[in-house]
Amino acid sequence: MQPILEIRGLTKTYKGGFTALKGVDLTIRKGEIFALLGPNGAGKTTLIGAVCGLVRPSGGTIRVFGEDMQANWRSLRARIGLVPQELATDMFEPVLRAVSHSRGLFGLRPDPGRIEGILKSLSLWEKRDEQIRALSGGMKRRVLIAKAMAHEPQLLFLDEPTAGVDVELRRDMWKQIADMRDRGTTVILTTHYIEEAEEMADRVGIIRQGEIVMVDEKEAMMRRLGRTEAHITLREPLLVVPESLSRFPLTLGSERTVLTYRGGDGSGQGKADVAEITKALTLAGIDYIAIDQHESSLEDIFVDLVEGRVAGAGA
Ligand SMILES: Nc1ncnc2c1ncn2[C@@H]1O[C@H](COP(=O)(O)OP(=O)(O)OP(=O)(O)O)[C@@H](O)[C@H]1O
Repeated sequence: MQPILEIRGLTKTYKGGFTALKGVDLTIRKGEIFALLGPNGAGKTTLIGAVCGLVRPSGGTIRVFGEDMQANWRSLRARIGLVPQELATDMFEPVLRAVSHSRGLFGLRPDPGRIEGILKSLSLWEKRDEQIRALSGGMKRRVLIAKAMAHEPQLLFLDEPTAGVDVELRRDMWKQIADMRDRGTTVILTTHYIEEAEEMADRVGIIRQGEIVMVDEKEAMMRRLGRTEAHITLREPLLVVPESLSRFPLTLGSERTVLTYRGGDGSGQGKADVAEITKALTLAGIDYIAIDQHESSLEDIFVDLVEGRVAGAGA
């Protein structure tokens, strides 16, 4: 698929000498939802800021829509939307005026019909005459999304779009974002809610200490790095793991009544192994009373990657 954004060797060292980005390479495909995951301070906001012209890179290149960002900043920026983490201005403006104003900022003609559509889709139409400061936190975040949608961006950055938003509203916002993608907008979001990436993203990138440690299709990442963990509680303590089970990655707990399996990949091998193990236990006359089995989620994979428990792969 055609790239919409190509970042090569991007570095950023802040004035105090801290290097927040250490040579980031990243290609974003047209029409995808890309989730950038990383712990606090990993460099997500810096990366977004560099693409949106808010942070001056120390080195590297950024090409958006096939053009060099530094050379054509003004014209390219108008085609990029940004939903920042915090609402910085407009607190005293009524919702409708603030959102309409966003179009003007990017040199677009007023389009009241479009603004009405956006506000209705975000359940903000009833609040259109309220000052933004009078809205709840979740509504303020939706105003940020409405402002970014108002100038019809082809590439939209959402920096933690649903932080502090309740679960039900979060689901509504996911739907809005998916709708935008379906209408042709490419979406890059950062999030601390791994569930959000699991639910929405086509591809996931993991950033740690200013470096992209892995980029992959979400499904492929889960297949490749996913694992099965199963705890089998035995009726009687065992002295050792029986010989017939030695080919499986099993450990016996210190109280010797729980056999723990950790293995497989996201492709179902783990489940098959656990089935084999229970069969072998029965054959060996070893009774078990419970099996607690769990497939690793994107969250487990993320934690493993961030804590360096599994090796990453480049972008
Ligand atoms: N203006 C600045 N001056 C100096 N250092 C900065 C500046 N902005 C960010 N940093 C540092 O750069 C690093 C990356 O920050 P950044 O905000 O990009 O991280 P993040 O991944 O977005 O984190 P979070 O998830 O907490 O929002 C942090 O160590 C931060 O302290």
